[in-house]
Amino acid sequence: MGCVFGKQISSSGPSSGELVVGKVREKDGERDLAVPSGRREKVGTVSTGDGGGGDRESGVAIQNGGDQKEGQKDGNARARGERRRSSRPNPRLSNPPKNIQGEQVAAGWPSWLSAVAGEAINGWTPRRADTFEKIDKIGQGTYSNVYKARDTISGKIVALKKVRFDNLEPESVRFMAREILILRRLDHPNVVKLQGLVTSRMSCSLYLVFDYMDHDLAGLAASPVIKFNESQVKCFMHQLLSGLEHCHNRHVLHRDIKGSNLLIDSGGVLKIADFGLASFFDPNHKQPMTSRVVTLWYRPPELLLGATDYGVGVDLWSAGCILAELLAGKPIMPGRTEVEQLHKIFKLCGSPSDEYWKKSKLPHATIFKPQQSYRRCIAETFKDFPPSSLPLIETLLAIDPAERQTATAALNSEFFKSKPYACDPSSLPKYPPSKEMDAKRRDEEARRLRAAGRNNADGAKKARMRDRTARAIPAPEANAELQANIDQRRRLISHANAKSKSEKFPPPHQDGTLGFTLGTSHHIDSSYDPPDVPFSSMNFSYAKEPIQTWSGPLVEQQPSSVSSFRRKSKQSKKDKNNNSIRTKEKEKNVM
Ligand SMILES: Nc1ncnc2c1ncn2[C@@H]1O[C@H](COP(=O)(O)OP(=O)(O)OP(=O)(O)O)[C@@H](O)[C@H]1O
Repeated sequence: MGCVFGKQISSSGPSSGELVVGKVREKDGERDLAVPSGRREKVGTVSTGDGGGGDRESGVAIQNGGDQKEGQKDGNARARGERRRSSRPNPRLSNPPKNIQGEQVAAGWPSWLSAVAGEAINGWTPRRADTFEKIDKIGQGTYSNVYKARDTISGKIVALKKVRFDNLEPESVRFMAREILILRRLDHPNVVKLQGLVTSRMSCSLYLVFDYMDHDLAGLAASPVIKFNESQVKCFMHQLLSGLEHCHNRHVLHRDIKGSNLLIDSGGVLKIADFGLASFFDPNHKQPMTSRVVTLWYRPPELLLGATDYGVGVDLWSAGCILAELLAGKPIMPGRTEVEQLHKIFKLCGSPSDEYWKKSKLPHATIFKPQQSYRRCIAETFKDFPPSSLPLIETLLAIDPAERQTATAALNSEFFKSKPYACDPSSLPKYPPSKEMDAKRRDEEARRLRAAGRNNADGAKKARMRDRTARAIPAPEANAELQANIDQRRRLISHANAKSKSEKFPPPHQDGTLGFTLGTSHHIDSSYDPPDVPFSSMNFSYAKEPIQTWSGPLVEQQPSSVSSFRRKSKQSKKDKNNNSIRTKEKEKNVM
């Protein structure tokens, strides 16, 4: 995939205005011959294990400045970290001075990346794309395609998350920079580790290199043949909460905890992935953040009500939804719209007290405050759950975020101290590779077969009826079906367009062209039809439905009042047109 350079990269940062080479078309990942060989020689020679993303074996990430090394964390990097913490980091302000940019470009980084995301790549050298062999496309995200690939240097199987910046929009690059910065800050067995970055000086795309993970929790949970027992649920939850505890201790909010973002390797180790919506936060120095985060089914009430001042409670709410989901065998609050989501929350968790409404001063409180009040009924609804799980679910699904406590408190809860204990990850069954995408494929295939069956049956009948019905007026049933189809198509289109995120990146692309060895590439249909749950449905059979995706809806509707609220905000026109929830956060300092 080539790209055309020829525009000036505008940047609000100090190093804006750098001109890139005019009208050069180049294959993605093409080798950049201008990178000094001295830098290249460092490939694979520097040890890490440091949060800096280096990998001794694969040599994927190269420390040339060493600023992220464990031993130096108390030095420069820590100092930078402190600065970041004292005023929440803003990738816009993270550009290094011009001379550092020069060094970064000489080290092989494209100038558009260095200009906008200098801090994110600081101390690293890019890995060349032609040292990976693409094996298969394994995932498609909102703004990326993910490939299984072989590192031809180490022989390791890795996941390459390709982010494409079609117009090299600084805004998109900055958001990616934030994801990289956050990933570099984290270093925990239950958090996915950024092993390195692949790009070249002339490339307009970037690959993030991760260890390859066979499963995601959504895919496993949706498998018709897998049913988790209590100790397995504890095992997954313990790992999730441990990863979250680490993120929160490092002042990172994930803001999109859901099954498909919880990857599981062949040894049963769960890792929190996809930090595309994550943000640094400073509990002592609060700054407004966007409320347009977290996939709808896992979104806490305060965000639905427009909170911009929030904390770890948002991730804990999502974790509570996952816990109940694992025990129930299906998502517990599958809302289709924000209004419906909030209604489901109030029906299960009770509507907030008057005191809460007064205290919270949430922007959408007047719009969403229910006419009638609902009683909290978690214990009744989940009466078949293991008794020790209920207090934890009650805590995590507290309407008031302050009552959700912390990941550490959850890890110390009775749930993990009572028998049966969490099993060891290595003792989990060896599942066949399973991702949410596989569940979606199964779902699509089943739907296709059902449709084909219907068409065959209809075919003969239609032929007989053709003459007679040529002038017939459709029966009410036919009209209803037509309307249902139109609605269905609308939903599918919305799914394809809408994102479950509140920040915008370039759209996913069908990408069969890489600048390095190509393997098979599958077309992935990103459209997804959410389960059609009646508005009032809140009964749990706990019976696993054969086809169930667990990552929440990709469609979003706004109540008109909320839409107008958003119109007043400074979101980009493009996002509004897309009805994208992953909207750019253009409000200054609202990240
Ligand atoms: N390390 C990995 N190993 C295996 N598969 C992975 C890995 N990382 C991501 N994937 C797969 O690719 C999918 C998309 O990745 P990711 O969620 O990071 O991208 P995204 O563009 O942020 O997606 P989304 O819009 O869904 O948040 C994941 O759901 C997962 O199935």
